[in-house]
Amino acid sequence: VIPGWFSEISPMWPGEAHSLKVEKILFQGKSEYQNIMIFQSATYGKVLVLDGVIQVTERDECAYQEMIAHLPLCSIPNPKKVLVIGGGDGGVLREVARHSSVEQIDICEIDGMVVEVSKQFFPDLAVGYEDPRVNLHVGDGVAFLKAVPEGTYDAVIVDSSDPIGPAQELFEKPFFESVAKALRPGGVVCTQAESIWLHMHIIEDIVSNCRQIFKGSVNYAWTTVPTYPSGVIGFMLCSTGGPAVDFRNPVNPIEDKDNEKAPLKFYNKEIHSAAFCLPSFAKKVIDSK
Ligand SMILES: NCCCCCc1nc2ccccc2[nH]1
Repeated sequence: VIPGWFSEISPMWPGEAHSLKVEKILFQGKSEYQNIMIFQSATYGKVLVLDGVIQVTERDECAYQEMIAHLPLCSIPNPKKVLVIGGGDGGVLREVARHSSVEQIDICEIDGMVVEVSKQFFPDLAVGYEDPRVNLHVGDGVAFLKAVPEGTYDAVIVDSSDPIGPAQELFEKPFFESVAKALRPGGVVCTQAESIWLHMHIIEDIVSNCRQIFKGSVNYAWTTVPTYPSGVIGFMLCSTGGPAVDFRNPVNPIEDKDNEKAPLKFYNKEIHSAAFCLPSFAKKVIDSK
């Protein structure tokens, strides 16, 4: 361990560890579910760490939050009811709220302490909770979805941490089946889907499950997030049967009027389409499942 530096060491990415220079530790605690640490980094702003894994940094969160929210919501004509599973920091809510067609935003986050520390230390993310359309449920997303009436949502966003820890079940087949049931025909889901450099086997299993469960389209997209392992992270974009969804051609562009508050820093329609272009080693696996 180098004094003054945080290294993200994990069995999920053996033999490598991204490091950030630490200026000051701002919070350390243990919730019912995980260890929570927040530090002021020298060059990436404040950083949220759960069980030793970097979740959010102020400098690059825009890439992840904007992509996980706008890839699904810009792909369907008129999203009204949206469900976020995870996302306790509030950043995804801030992005979903840009869509004026949205009338209801439900969020189910398992760890109430994550919500509290985000409101205290990440006001620019937790601002998402201030939108009157937001309903916060603190609890297990698996149980929440089981209780949702069939066909309730236009979009579900699964903003989870990694499959080791509280989010493990959010990567398994039964959960994807419950998401499909909760979506209306032509509804869409977007999930955090790890790195093509590190987790091709996890991605292979997720794609295989999604192709069995979602009768519309199943696509993998990816983007650059410098502080996530390997510097990239991906998303599964799936649609249920019914009205076709072409994720590669956004039908519902973010309007400038939606950006009056704070302009988008990362997402645009070219980046949207480009996100679905994959290197051959990934394409071979994903297109063959
Ligand atoms: N190793 C990649 C981790 C990606 C983490 C994404 C993420 N980080 C979160 C923090 C709090 C709540 C939901 C979150 N979703």
